Parts: sequence; structure tokens; C-alpha cells
Amino acid sequence: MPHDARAVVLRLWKAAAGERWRLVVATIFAVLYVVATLATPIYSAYLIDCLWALIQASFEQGRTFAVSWESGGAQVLGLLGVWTLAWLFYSGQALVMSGFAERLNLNLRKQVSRKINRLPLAYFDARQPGETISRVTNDLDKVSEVMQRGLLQLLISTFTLVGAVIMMTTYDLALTGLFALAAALSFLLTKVVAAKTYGAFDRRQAVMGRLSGKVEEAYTGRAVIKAFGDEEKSFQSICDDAEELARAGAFADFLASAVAPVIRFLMRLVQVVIALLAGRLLLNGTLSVGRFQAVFQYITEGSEPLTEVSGTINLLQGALAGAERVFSLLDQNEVEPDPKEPLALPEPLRGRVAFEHVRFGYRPGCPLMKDVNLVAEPGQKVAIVGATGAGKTTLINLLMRFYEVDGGHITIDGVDTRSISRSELRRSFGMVLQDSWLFEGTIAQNIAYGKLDATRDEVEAAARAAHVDFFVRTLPQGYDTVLTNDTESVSQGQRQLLTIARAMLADPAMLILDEATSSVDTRTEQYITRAMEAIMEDRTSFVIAHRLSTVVDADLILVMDHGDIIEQGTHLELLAKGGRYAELYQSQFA
Ligand SMILES: Nc1ncnc2c1ncn2[C@@H]1O[C@H](COP(=O)(O)OP(=O)(O)OP(=O)(O)O)[C@@H](O)[C@H]1O
Repeated sequence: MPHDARAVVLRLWKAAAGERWRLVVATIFAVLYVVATLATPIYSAYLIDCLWALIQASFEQGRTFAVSWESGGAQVLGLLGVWTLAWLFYSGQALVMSGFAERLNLNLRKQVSRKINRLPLAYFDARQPGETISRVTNDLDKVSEVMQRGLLQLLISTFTLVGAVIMMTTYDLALTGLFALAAALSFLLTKVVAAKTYGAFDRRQAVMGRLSGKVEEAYTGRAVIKAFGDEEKSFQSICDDAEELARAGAFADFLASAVAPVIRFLMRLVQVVIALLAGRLLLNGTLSVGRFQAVFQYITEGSEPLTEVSGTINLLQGALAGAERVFSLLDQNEVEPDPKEPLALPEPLRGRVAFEHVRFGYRPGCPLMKDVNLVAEPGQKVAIVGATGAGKTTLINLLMRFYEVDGGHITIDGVDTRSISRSELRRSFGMVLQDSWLFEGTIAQNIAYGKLDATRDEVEAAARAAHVDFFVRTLPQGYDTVLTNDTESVSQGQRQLLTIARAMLADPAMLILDEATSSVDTRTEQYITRAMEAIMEDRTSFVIAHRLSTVVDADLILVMDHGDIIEQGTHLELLAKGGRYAELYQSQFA
């Protein structure tokens, strides 16, 4: 069973708020269906006894046996009517129940989607993307699929079993007792198997999550995998997980389906014993033919749910395992909420950025930045330099509040960035990163992403300023060319120019730029340099710098090492100091 099955069921109930009426309606239909199904044996018992009396009378009086409308025809039609009603109730219930399961799934899916936007980046750092995606897809699908079929079966099976036992007591108590004993035995067996199946289902869902993660990684990282000739290793690793999934899945399914035949066998044995006992009662005249067959129909009606219930409970385990994994995602700590009454940044924004005694570590207990202090005056160009892993990106991550500082303050024009909303903070920055983020849409839409109401003229003006207009016009569809996420027709350099155009159009007060390290052709590089210089004009800009010209021209150079700023000043100041910058300059740039 889940670690706390009752808690999972309670949370599912909560998640079904607003949809519970469907469950009530489905239950009413289920009860009506069971009543109609259980009514047929009584009705047929009466019918058979009537017909039996007729047969005997005809036999004694030497008449030919015939059934008229009055002597049985009407009852036969009535029986057909009850069957039709049962079918109608069953279909109605299935319809309402599928609506319930899908709505419940929709509610959960919305909660999960909202949650994903509120999770801190640290959550995603610690997990493979596919694992989280699997919770939104596979696990949720399992919940709705099984809820739909499983809950329906469970309702009908339980009502049918209880109803059949009650009806049997009206015919013969001893036979009912025997049947109840067999039912209790099969429940016990189900319980034992159910404990095992939960573990198997839980493992299957977990392996499925891991496998989705690897497939996703292999797909998005296919270029790197090919470049390192790692295809075989990547394939093997996916195969290993796929095989584990097959084993876990086969074991879970085997356990779930193996119990039903055992219970069916047990119930058949009981039926034989009851048949022998009931036969004796029939012969000594205690039971009529009609009542004998009614008892038998109730045994059959009551035995089938027992096999169903055991299978269904096993199926529901799968849903509970999926639901538990979804709830564990929903229970993750969220990012610190924005202040209830956020302050606003001054208008117009001057763009003075200050870090005051900032402390930060990605993992608790592992400090990276111990005491970072800096002031970027309005309009200054700040170059951040340092070896790989020195903390350049981390500085930007904190500035944009992708991660929260552990101590100290970051202020913009004197306002603490934690006292304004994240969206206002991020709106005040433009970002041009190395792996430029373009989405599936036209080039015009991609450029206008920072200013959704921009006119086509504004889009084209931004593209011209970013030196990308000429390239766009060489494409057959121009600004209406649709970019796919993986588009091959746009080079790395052109992608960067497009994101510069996007930033130009948004016209933010401050900028964050990550200079490209990947090789682009000289001509494109010239365009990029010119576009970057143009966009940095009169804006406070933070540049993760790789080019000598950017660093030398900067108003402030921050030299980072092991997370902290170890030197800061202008090019000449730092050279004169003869410290790490001078060393770096000699080795890298000179
Ligand atoms: N999401 C993360 N979770 C845990 N540690 C991280 C994370 N991102 C970076 N780090 C670690 O923090 C340190 C600083 O990384 P950061 O990315 O800021 O360096 P960088 O100077 O930008 O490097 P590069 O020039 O290679 O991009 C490194 O030791 C890195 O391993």
C-alpha cells in the first residue's frame, strides 16, 4: 500500500472538489444497476415456478403445454424490461464516471502545471527533466485511467456482492454462510497480494520516470552524444532502464492478474459444494426449482465481483502509486512568494545596481559566494571575467532572482530586489544569452516577445539596429518565417542577433549579455559586436566578457574566483595592481 493510503485517497477526494456530484450520480446509477441485476433472479425464480406449475398441470391433465400472454408471456417481457433498465443504468454510470475521472485528472494537471512555475530552480537542478515530465504525463494518466475503470468496478462489485449475500439469506442461511466464508477467504488473499503489487507498481512508475528522463536527454543532447561517439553507451543505458521497466511492469501486471484466476477457482469449488447441498434441499422439497436456480444465480453474481474486486484493488494500487508521486511533487517547497504589497521601481529607472555583502550557495552548507560587494552606476558597462566555474553566471542568477541570496542585499536604484515582484524585476532587464532562446513561431513573433504590442515597423527597426534585417530578408518568408525549436536554417550567430533585436525592441533600462564563445564567422561576429555596442549604449550592462575589446572598454571589471569578486576596477587600475587580472590578461588576452 502507499505509505499512507488513506492520506492519498483523502487528497484525491479534495482534488475532486466541484466534481463530487458526478461521483454521487454515478453511485446512484451503480446502485440502480445492481438492484436491477439482482432483481432478475427473484423475477426469474417466480417465472420458472409459474412455468413449472404449468408444465406439471399440462402433464397431469394430458394437455399440450402452451404459454399465453396471461400465463407467462407478460412476465417474460417484464424480464426483458428489467435487463434493458440494467443496461441503461450501467451505461449512464460509465458516462458520468469517465467525466469524473477526466475532470479529476484535469484539476490535478492544472495544480501540477501551476506548481511547476512556482518551484525553485534548485528543484530542477537536482532532477532529470524527464522525471518531472513523467509525473505530469504517465503518473496522471494512470490516475485517470484506473480511476475511470477501477472505481466503477469497485462500486459495482461491492454493491453486487453485498446485495447478493443479502438476497441469498432470504433463501437459505446455511448456504449463505458457506458463501460468505469463501468470500472472506478470497478477500484475505487479495489483501496479501495487494501489499505486494503496490511496491511493484511504485517501482514501475519510478523506472518509467527515469527512462523518460534518459530518452529526453538523449534527444536534446544528440549532437553532443554523437560528437563524443557515445551513441552505444547512451543506447545501452536506455536499454537497461527499458529492460528494468519491462521486468517491473511484467511483475506488476502478473501480480495484478494472477490473483483473479485463483479466486475464480476457489469460488468454483464453493459452487460445487453448494450445488450438492442445494440439490439435497431440492430433492427433499425444501427448495423449489425456481428458488434453487435463484440461489445459484446469486452465487454466480456474487462470485464474479469477488474476482473483480481483487483485480480492481490491484488496479487501484497503480492509481494510488501514481497519485502519490504526483502529490509528492505538489508538496515540494515553492520559491519564496513575492511580497504581498510589492514596492515599485522608480520611474524612470536610472539603473544603479548594488550588491551588498551578498552570500549564496547552491546547496545548504556549501557556500559559494561569501561576501560580494559591487556598485554599477547608471549607464556603466560592467565586465565580469573569471575562469570557468568562477561564479559569473551565479552573479547573474542572483541579480535576476533565479536563486535567492542567503544573506546581504541586491538593490536597484536603492530598492531591494526582494521587495519588488519578480516579474517587475525581470522586466527591467534585457537578456542576451549564449544559447539564445527562440521559440516555435515566426521571426517577427520571436523579436516581439519582449514587447507583445509592437508594430511590424518597430520589429523591423529593431532588426535593422541589430544588423539582422538583411539576413531575415534573404529568407523566402522573411519576417513570417516560422522557426522551429531546432531550426537548422538559422545559425548560432544569427540566433544571437535575433535575441539582440528582441532586447532592443523591449528597450529595458538594464542589460545582461553573455558574449558568444562559440565560433561564428568573422562577418557575423562583427555584426554581433556592433549590435552589442549599440544596445549597451546608455544602459547599465553586465557582460560575461570573452572579448578583449569589451573588457578593456568596460567602466568596471569584476574578477571572479571561487564564487567571490577578488578584484574590481578599470582595466588600467587592475593592470597597475599587478594581481589576478593582470595575470589573466597576460595569459588570455595579450
Ligand atoms: N545549478 C547549480 N547547482 C549546483 N551548483 C552549481 C549550479 N550552477 C553552478 N554551480 C556551481 O557553482 C560554481 C559557479 O558556477 P557558475 O556557473 O556561476 O560559473 P561560471 O563562472 O559562469 O562558469 P562558466 O564560465 O563555465 O559558465 C561552479 O562550481 C558550479 O559547479
